[in-house]
Amino acid sequence: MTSFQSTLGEESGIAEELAESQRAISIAEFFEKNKHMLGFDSGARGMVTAVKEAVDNALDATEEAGIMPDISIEIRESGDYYTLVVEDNGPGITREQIPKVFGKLLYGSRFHAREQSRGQQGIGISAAVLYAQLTSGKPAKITSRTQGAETAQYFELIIDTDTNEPEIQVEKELSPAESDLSPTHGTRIEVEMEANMRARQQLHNYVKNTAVVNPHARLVLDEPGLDEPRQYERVEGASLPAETEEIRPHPHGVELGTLIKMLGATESYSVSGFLQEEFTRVGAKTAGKVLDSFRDRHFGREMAWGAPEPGAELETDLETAIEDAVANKGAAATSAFAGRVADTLRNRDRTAYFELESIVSTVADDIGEKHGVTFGETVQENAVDAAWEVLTADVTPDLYGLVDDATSTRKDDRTVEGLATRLGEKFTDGPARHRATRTQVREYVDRSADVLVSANDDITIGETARENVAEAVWKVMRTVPDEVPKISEVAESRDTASELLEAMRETDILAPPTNCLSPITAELVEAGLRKEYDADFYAAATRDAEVHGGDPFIVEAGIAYGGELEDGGSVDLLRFANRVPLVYQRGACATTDVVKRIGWRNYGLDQPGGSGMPNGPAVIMVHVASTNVPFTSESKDALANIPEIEDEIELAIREAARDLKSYLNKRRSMQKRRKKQDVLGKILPEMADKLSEVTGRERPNIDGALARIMNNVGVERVVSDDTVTLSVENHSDRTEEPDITEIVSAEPADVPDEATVVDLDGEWFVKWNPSVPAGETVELTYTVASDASFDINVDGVETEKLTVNT
Ligand SMILES: Nc1ncnc2c1ncn2[C@@H]1O[C@H](COP(=O)(O)OP(=O)(O)OP(=O)(O)O)[C@@H](O)[C@H]1O
Repeated sequence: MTSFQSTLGEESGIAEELAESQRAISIAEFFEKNKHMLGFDSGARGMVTAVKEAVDNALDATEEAGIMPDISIEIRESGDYYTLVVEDNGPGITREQIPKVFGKLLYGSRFHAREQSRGQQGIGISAAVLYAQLTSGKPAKITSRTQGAETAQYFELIIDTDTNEPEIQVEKELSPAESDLSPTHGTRIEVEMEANMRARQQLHNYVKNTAVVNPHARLVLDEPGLDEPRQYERVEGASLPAETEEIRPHPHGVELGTLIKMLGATESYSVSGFLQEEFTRVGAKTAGKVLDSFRDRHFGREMAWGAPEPGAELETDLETAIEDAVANKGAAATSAFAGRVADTLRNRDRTAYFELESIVSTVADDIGEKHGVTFGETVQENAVDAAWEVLTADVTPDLYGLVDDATSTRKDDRTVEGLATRLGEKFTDGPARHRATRTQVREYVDRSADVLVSANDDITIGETARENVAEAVWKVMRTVPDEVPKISEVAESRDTASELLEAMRETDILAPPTNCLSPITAELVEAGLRKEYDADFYAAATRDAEVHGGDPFIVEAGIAYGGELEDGGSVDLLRFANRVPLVYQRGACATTDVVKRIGWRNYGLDQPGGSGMPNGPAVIMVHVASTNVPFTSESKDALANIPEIEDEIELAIREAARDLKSYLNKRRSMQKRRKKQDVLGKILPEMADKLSEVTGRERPNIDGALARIMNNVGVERVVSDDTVTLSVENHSDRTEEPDITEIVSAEPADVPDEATVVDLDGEWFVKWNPSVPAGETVELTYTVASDASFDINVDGVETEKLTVNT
């Protein structure tokens, strides 16, 4: 490595020497050196990433074209290398696009689209091609046939890392018979790479979990060592995920650089038009609100003052001041004019300078017409100035009211008065028309307060009081009607663009539409878990859409518990982003952080130390769907720690966990009950025997005792000759409605109407669904041949709460 240290500082020209070795680096060159960033850190991982990139693309392409995906993944050993072939039945790729899609990094169709898709950056599959060529030296082989085309296009290509351009080695048009592509349309990619199958488990997890969240897809995986390919069948009746729509950016999401770029590129002439054209959720009304907020920032607001009441102690009253300012219009017209302006001002709560101008102009037209005179521009200006002088002659009482309301009751008169007086001076000594921005108002308050505090040892005015006063004053100030700058002016000034951006962010705007997203839905999350995990309990939750940085997102969570799930370690966490399973970097993922910080003991799961991954036979799944999933890196393995998204992940998990908690609570109480029943079942007969032995009396009948002690529902059958009596005793504290089915070997007779009888191949099913209030007994009586045999089935009451004596 060249060292410049010895000469640094001694000679000039180092920069020139350095310049000789400075040059642009192509993106392909960069990733050649930083393969790990794209998920190609090792042979084992490289294979999983390549499969993931190809399958994600195949799923995106088929779904976009409305085709039910049929995807095959084949991994073969080829000498020292492995060959990966992924084939889909998608729409295919045109001849012109194939070289760019596979032979150029950062080329794709989704980077600029605000729509949920698996692919985002336009880097995935070309990175796989790059990895393959770097490790095996072999080109990628691509065959693609578009829908309706007679022939398939075949390419062998590599990426020229100096230029990041495709280098085509073979290009052919193949007839269907010549091509390896099985479906009538779709894409087949074959790459040979240095790899190993150590990450087989991760590969299987990826394919299996892809099947969980894409029940509409059929996947086939063939790899060395398998007797036959693994099939992941499409779920019967599953349909394609709801079609998503591309949306424009949301005003809350853009950054300054992007806004300036958009301002430069827009065809709109006005800021209002620009907002409505380029952003989602902005109509004329919302644009108006943004513009007002922009005006407040760009021009400041004008302070509005209340008019003094007639009789107030003033040097000149309003009428006189206005009359004095008007010359040569005749006494009647002048007095009518001054009177109307003064009345109008007194009828208003407050008036700002621009409002006064407009009032004077309207009154001038009106009175002028009535009296046949013209109140010209100069007269109007003079009248405005005269009236303004009266309005602002003593602003202290006005501000006193505002300051008093905005500060706590503990502030004494002296403080309020002192602050109001000084604040008033800031306005009256400040810019004409009493214009100020929000920041300036706060400065006025601060300066006034500082002076007051430094002159009076006993006065303090804290941060909150200052902010409250500033806000109270700002609230009564008026947004000015000035024309906002044109687009070109905003685009040219970074400060003005920044004011517009702030206005956009501060205005309440409807959240972006969510038809650009396609959540899996709670129902399918649960169905997917049921399909792949044999558990006792399942729960799922889908949250409403939220927004982060202008991109809408939806979080879903699911939990499976018990059954065949492995116990004895921490729970399994399945992470998904836009329906893609995340395989690596679990520890660096926001979902993991959220799961770890939830107090799982509250939900019935064991959690050593009260934090960290919970233990137990459970699977927790989290799916984040967004138009822009914030990954920690280009390899798309882990979600970044974005507070808004973490909050939603937590809420979704907690929603599902609440169901788990009630399930586990119930299970625990049932277990306790069962234990108690087992003990009672054993000791009751023993006690009865002992009692009869000690007393010498007959053994007491303990048939209904267990049900009574346990507050159970007891079902008993008593047969006397040909009469059968089924009785249901309800010892619980609520009405029970058991479904009782008697299975009798002979035809029953005299069956009351409340029961039904079905004959099935010589067996009679007597069905009865009594409603038994708490503490009561209900009986069903029928007759049957005395040698008949019986069997009984009771549903609708948990086994632990049921005692059957038949
Ligand atoms: N099997 C396929 N069928 C049809 N089009 C495809 C297929 N594979 C890739 N493409 C097209 O090629 C583009 C580039 O794919 P690539 O994997 O490089 O990036 P991506 O999927 O857009 O984003 P990411 O880098 O996040 O994976 C895609 O955006 C898509 O338009």
